[in-house]
Amino acid sequence: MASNNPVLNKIEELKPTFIKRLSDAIAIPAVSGDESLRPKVVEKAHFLAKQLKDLGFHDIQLKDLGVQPPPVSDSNLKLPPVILSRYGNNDSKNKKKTILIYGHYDVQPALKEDGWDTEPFTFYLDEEKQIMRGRGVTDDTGPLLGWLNVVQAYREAGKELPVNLITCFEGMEESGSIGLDKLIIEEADKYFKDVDTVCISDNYWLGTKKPVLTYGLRGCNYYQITIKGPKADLHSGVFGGCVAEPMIDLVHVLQSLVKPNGEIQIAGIKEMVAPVTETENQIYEKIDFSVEELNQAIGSKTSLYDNKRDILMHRWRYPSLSIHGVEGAFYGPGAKTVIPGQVIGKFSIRTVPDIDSKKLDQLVIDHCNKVFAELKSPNTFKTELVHDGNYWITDPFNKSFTAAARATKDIYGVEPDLTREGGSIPITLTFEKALKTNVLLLPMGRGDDAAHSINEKLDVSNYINGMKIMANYLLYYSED
Ligand SMILES: C[C@H](N)C(=O)N[C@@H](Cc1c[nH]cn1)C(=O)O
Ligand SMILES: [Zn+2]
Ligand SMILES: [Zn+2]
Repeated sequence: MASNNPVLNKIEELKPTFIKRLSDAIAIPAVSGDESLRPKVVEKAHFLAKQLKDLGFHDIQLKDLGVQPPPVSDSNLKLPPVILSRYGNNDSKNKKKTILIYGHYDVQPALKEDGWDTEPFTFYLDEEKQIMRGRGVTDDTGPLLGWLNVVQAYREAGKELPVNLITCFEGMEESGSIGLDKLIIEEADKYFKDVDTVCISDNYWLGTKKPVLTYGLRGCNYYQITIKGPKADLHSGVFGGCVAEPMIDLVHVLQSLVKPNGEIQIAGIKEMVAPVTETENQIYEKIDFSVEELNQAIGSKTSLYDNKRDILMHRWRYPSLSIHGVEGAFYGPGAKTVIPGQVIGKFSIRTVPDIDSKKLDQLVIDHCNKVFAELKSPNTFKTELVHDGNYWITDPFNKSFTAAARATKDIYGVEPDLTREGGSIPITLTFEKALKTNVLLLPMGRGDDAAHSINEKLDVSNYINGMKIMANYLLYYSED
């Protein structure tokens, strides 16, 4: 009886050890998008490999993915390794199912001056509120370590793990999972040959109270526009008015992409979006979510929609275009009178069924070239794809989802909502296709965890209960 699973008590007992493990991992600033921090990403891979070894995982391999392809400043920059390892083995007497656990150990950039209350790479535990803070606690270091902790709990409870595990932990997810597709395809009939299913814990509940299981993701195509003019930044008093300013060109192109109401202005994208079906129309009402919960999570009342249905549809099943930032532009405090000589504007499009990724790239590049040509600017202009990752959608009633729903009900006492996710995990579809299996998304954190934002957090209760769900999920999946 899994609700009496002694491993659950062991998880409670080992809470201080599990919090310490997370604290140690958070201290390594493994920011994949910052080339200067690449050694730290590699350091975190070694940290995890050691933890895996100490916990009895074997056949641990740090897979080299070679050099990072352009656009990149350092053309010799090596990609961080993918960590493959096994727990348990299939011999003739021991025919257990095998679950591949995917997670990522890299994190988004974070600086204290972005507005964090504490140093982002110094783990902070709010003892009173029982909330842990630090870059990566919820995305995705906490959930990734959850699996290691569960193995430790099984071992220390004297219980055999009911399944075999294979880990695939990458260090480039926040930068488009570059290089991982190829590795998965290569290893499909080798390291991954016995995999029965894939489980990913790398997204969040929709709100703050109700657990969810996730059966869909949006994709993400990330672009950059580079505009070059003067060979260095200039004094705007001396040169303003007589030079073509890259930043002015960029603002024109960026504003042409999307309206303030979120409507994408690039011709041809809307037409690729799958129409809403009657079955789909009915799912939104049943989901436990409110406009107030959205406002709470964003910390303001600036939602574009005032009802649950529209919010969910625009988060899950419609594309969105976000403008992320401008490299080379002045952004510090004060009033610097400068004309930036070169600027790089960054934006991405979250993709949904049935957007064709390659067709989208062409539409984006054609649109940007056309708008820039209309400016008749003497500056140089280039739009390029930085990375892409496909959307994904699956059947939420297969064996893996059923096992996870049972495990969730054991711990939280309610059936989880079945949700889609507005974010992206680029590798999900590759696992499904290359390993010819299904993928379950089993989120640990809450919708207000502030992943990618300041003061990223994970409630201690979500960390602990998330591991209890994992522990029972392994058991239920093994029984089926
Ligand atoms: C949902 C997941 N935890 C996540 O944050 N994914 C990132 C992946 C990504 C895609 N391009 C860059 N990063 C996301 O959705 O932004
Ligand atoms: Zn992320
Ligand atoms: Zn993530």
